[in-house]
Amino acid sequence: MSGIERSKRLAAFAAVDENLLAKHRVIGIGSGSTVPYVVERIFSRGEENKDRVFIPSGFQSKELVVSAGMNLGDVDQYPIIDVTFDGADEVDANLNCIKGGGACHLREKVLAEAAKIFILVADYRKNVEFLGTNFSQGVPIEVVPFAYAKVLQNLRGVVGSPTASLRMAVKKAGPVVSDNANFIIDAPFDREVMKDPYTIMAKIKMITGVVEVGLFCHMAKAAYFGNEDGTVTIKRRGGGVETLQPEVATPQ
Ligand SMILES: O=C(CO)[C@H](O)[C@H](O)COP(=O)(O)O
Repeated sequence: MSGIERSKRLAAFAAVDENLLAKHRVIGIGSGSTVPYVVERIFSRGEENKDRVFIPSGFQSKELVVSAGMNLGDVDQYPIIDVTFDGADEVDANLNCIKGGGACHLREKVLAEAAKIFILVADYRKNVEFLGTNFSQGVPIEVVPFAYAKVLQNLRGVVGSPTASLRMAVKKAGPVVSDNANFIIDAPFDREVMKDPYTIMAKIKMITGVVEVGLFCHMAKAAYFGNEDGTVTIKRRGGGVETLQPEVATPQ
């Protein structure tokens, strides 16, 4: 297992250990490459899971839940979630984050908003002071296909992202299509703009045709970052930061 994978796994294990309580029944599962470790740790709770239902944020996390043999549910059955675990593309000092690198941020935000507790898990590269530091491809924006060209024009001309672009698929001709059959625009903004993510999020959200913006502001209770040295840094709502040496067996 590579150092990065080890860091992701450390973060996920520590986050589950601290935040998944025996009384929790409805669990939101986000998307990305860190979330499988969340599911791995939850799965290890065994019998405790038989009274739980897991709400996935998309195709990938649904497959994770199904292949672990855990109970699958949907947010329309369970609009109140006890705790949601999810990855992030970057998390700032105030626990605001960029999400949507995997084009899942609409459903992820629904699961985050439905949750009493929203927890982020990531490797050390995602732990930044200001958003956009390492994740420079821009803010992911899910848009209705009919409106994409107009939204691009609004972003480039009015909102201040001259290089905003439609995300293109890699092993398919044409654009990335989300689990909701929408397109994704990536919109980079200046560093100063990204220092106030709530303001730019609200501006983008007002554009007609935008379905959801991959900026999650004031939502997370805590973010767990696995570090290269085997420790986990925890940033908590309110500004607390601590580093712990987890007692979980560190995978090699
Ligand atoms: O927002 C997401 C998908 O839309 C992911 O949570 C985000 O991209 C982080 O993924 P990873 O854990 O692979 O770094």
